[in-house]
Amino acid sequence: MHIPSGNALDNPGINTPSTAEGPFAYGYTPAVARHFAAHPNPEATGTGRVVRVDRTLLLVAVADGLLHLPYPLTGDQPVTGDWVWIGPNRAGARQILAVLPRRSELSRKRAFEDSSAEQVLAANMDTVGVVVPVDRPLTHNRLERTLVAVWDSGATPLVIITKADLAQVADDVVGKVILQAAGVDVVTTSAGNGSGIDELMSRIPARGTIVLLGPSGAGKSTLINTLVGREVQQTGEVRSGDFKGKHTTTARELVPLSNCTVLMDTPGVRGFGLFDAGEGLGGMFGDVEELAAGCRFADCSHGTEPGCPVRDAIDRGVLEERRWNSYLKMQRELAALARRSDVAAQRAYHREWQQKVVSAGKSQRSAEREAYERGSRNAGKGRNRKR
Ligand SMILES: Nc1nc2c(ncn2[C@@H]2O[C@H](COP(=O)(O)OP(=O)(O)OP(=O)(O)O)[C@@H](O)[C@H]2O)c(=O)[nH]1
Ligand SMILES: [Zn+2]
Repeated sequence: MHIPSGNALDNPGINTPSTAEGPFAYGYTPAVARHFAAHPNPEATGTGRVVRVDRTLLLVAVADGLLHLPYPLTGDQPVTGDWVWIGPNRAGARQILAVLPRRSELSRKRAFEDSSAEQVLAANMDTVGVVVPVDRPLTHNRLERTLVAVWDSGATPLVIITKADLAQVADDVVGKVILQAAGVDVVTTSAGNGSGIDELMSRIPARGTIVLLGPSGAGKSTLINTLVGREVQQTGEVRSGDFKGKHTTTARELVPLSNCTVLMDTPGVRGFGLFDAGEGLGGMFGDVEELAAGCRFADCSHGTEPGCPVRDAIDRGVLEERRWNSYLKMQRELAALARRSDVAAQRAYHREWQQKVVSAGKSQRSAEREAYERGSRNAGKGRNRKR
């Protein structure tokens, strides 16, 4: 696939050192090239990726290195991870002409403010590492909610357990996380003894971009330092200029790692809130939706209605009460968000909502089905009901 001629990347020379700092070090793939080709810009002379967002300037990786460029005067404002068309301004200096449509987007919708406007924090990440430390009790809803939001962002979640060297608690937490992650890959790591780091690297798709999310103290910075430190050790390379500050995480930025993946270091992303998780909700709770679809009454409250499959599953212990409650809670929050959004957003939301069963996570449903069948067998043996 070719990018339109006249672009700096027409003759990329992947193996030449001069492009090592260009987009190729920052996740440029044939798929990205196709994406550029699908959104041509007649004035463009090159392409780039936004590596860092400062207050007045953007740091952009272009074919011949890293450039500081001003924000575009019109159109979408770029965020870290954006792919952009570059072309000359009237004075002949390079400028950002356009931002490519994003394949994924990490955004914060401020649920408790009047506005339901989104603040986009980062774009075009492939994997979102949801960091769960073993050294504190699991807050169930947080993991589920975060996974829902990640699915909805367009990226693939990967649960990263940290501090696994704290052995006295690790096994317990790991088991619980795997259960709650419901089909999402889980990798167990320790920056302390280095275990799991290679496996983590291998879970990121080739030339993929990964970002880490997690509560304060979860071990994100330590993990990032391990990943980045390993890169520096392996290549023995000391970067200069714009990379001076890469260990002090003061700005969101992209850091190329040794295996051609890209780490999106986003210290600004802290309490990752709940976003428009319509589709994501289906992904995480498809089994619940499926059960509810079998209710005899369309407006079933899943309380005392006769033969309610949801209630039945809860009673059999097939559907955890806690999980059911977090599903209800999430539904309420989404409904509240949707009310605040404009009409177009509401329509989109309802469309997604209708599709949710279709898009539900299969592995989770089959696991649930298995448990359900087990439960049925056990119920036949006179197992006590909770309710
Ligand atoms: N035992 C052990 N401790 C760890 C490990 N990784 C991180 N820690 C410790 O956990 C604490 C928090 O780690 P950070 O990396 O600062 O956590 P963070 O997620 O970046 O925290 P914020 O910057 O507040 O968001 C530090 O005291 C680390 O030394 C690990 O693999 N094993
Ligand atoms: Zn019901």
